[in-house]
Amino acid sequence: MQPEAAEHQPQAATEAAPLAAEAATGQQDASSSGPCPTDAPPSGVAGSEAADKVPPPDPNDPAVQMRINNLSKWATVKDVKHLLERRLGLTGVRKVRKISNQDYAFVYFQSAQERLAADSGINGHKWKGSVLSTAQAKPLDPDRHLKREREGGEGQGGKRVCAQQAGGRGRGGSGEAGEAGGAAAARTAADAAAPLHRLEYAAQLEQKQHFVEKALRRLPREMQAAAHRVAARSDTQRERWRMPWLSQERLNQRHGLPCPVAPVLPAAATHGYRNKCEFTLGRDEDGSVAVGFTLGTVASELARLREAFVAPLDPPVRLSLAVRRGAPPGEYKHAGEPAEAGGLETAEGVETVLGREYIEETLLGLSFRISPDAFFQVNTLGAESLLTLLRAQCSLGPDSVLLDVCCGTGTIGLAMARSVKRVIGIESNAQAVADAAANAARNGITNAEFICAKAEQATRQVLERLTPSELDSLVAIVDPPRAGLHPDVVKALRRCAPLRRLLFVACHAPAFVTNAVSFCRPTSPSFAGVPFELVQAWPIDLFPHTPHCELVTLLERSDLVAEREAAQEAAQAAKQAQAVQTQAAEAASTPTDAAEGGAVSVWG
Ligand SMILES: C[S@@+](CC[C@H](N)C(=O)[O-])C[C@H]1O[C@@H](n2cnc3c(N)ncnc32)[C@H](O)[C@@H]1O
Repeated sequence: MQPEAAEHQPQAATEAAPLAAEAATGQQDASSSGPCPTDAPPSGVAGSEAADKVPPPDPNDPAVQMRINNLSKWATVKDVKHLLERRLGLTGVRKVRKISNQDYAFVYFQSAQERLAADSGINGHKWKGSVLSTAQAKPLDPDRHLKREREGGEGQGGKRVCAQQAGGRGRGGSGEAGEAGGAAAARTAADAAAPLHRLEYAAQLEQKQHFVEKALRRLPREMQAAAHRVAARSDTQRERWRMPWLSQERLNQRHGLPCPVAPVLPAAATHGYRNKCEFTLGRDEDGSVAVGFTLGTVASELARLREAFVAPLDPPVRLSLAVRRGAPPGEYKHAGEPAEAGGLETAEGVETVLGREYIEETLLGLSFRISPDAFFQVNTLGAESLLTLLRAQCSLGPDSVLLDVCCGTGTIGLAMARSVKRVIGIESNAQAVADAAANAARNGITNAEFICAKAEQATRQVLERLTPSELDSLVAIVDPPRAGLHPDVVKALRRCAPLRRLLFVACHAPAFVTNAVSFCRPTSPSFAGVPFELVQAWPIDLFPHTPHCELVTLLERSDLVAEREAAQEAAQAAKQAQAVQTQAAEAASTPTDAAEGGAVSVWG
């Protein structure tokens, strides 16, 4: 709800998604699908600056078009393409149309699905100092567009249309166009909040695997590009960038991937998994106060929310309301379960308007309190899978010191606290830090401390204060927001020589790759310390029906990997030598046919 909190989760699709089951049944507000057409894409698309070889998409088909707002006026088509494909990892970008000196661009996608998936990646992303937003590009021929809607009705099959144009937001719409518009808008809202909901779950997982692997394949390429930039300097530099783990031979063996990637871990629950929803409040076309997500069949709980405290309010234009529910994992029944707490974000901050000031969740037997503004994984069962994986891969022992960077309410550190000597969490959100301390206390954990500070300011100092023996048993887990780690955090962790293993939890694989390049590039004055290598990656699906996928990776110092590989090779060689010796010994002790008195040859 605060700008910072907004960064933490995949936005638009997930934050707007009302417990995926609702999304799939269309119980959502057209407002969540983004603003209505404001501009038509310039005509003559085929001759645009970024023309490529594929035939241009039909400029009248709004399902594949998007307008991106708040771009830098000076950004070029190439810049925008780079942003979409490289930084945001979007697929299916067919064409970008950007007129210089304007702060918007039109993008054409290969398919409606890729266009819908792009919404969540772009909305809220900060680029060159501005927060980007998307809008539906207005079709070139509105009459024709409306006619198609009227004629199409349900048969439009997922094509994205603007509800307002089609006769209201599905509530007040009248006449033929209004009814068709209502159905279309409900479809549109579901598609916007959970763009993959039309796909079988297995196909969703396949898509996520592909997305993660595509992002990871960028790592060797980016390393190569960086190597080229420095290679010009000297032979020594070139030599330093020759990294065995990224050799062509190894990459070929792994189909271009920098490390083994496990199959995406499926979600334990694919419907009704969200524990938090945010709604936009405002006025509808009649001037009445309206809460989002009321389009289509109104969930009774949400209708009550509106009656109880939204209607008496006088929202200026947009307010945001978040409702959260805590539920014991495994006991999610259906998407309409009552919310436990609701917070309304106003100019003065978050005001509790429903239930308690915080909700409670249980993770792996530990109880957590979560304040309205604190981050918590929206999928509680998924969070348990994530913690289980981290626990298994951390190699912690009773002497370990665990550094939990971007710790939120302390979930990761506290889940490991009983297996280690000490947990230190760093988190910038004061409410989350207060929750983390309270969570330690409510679970009787006394070896965890939480520091309220920006990680880029605190990490180095925290590391410098550790004793040599603490440093020797240090393990770090970083779980930054969508944009990734601040470069100063990467540098501080790299510089800390005793830190040899690091687990990285990323909710946006492309941002992780940018950080990984900084962890893995050769030592230099700016990037001190032995480089890390990527050892293994585990994608986890925490957000069914959306294109988002959590990614956990293990990074280890290259000398540690080399030591392990040398040890493995030595063990292998010893095993082979042993096998040869055993064979020789067996051969020596086996009596020959002659010695046995001669065997009868079957050949006579
Ligand atoms: C993806 S969440 C992870 C939270 C926690 N590890 C969990 O699993 O619940 C990222 C967290 O980073 C925090 N954060 C964002 N920017 C930060 C910064 N510069 N320094 C420290 N923490 C930050 C956010 O407030 C948020 O709690």
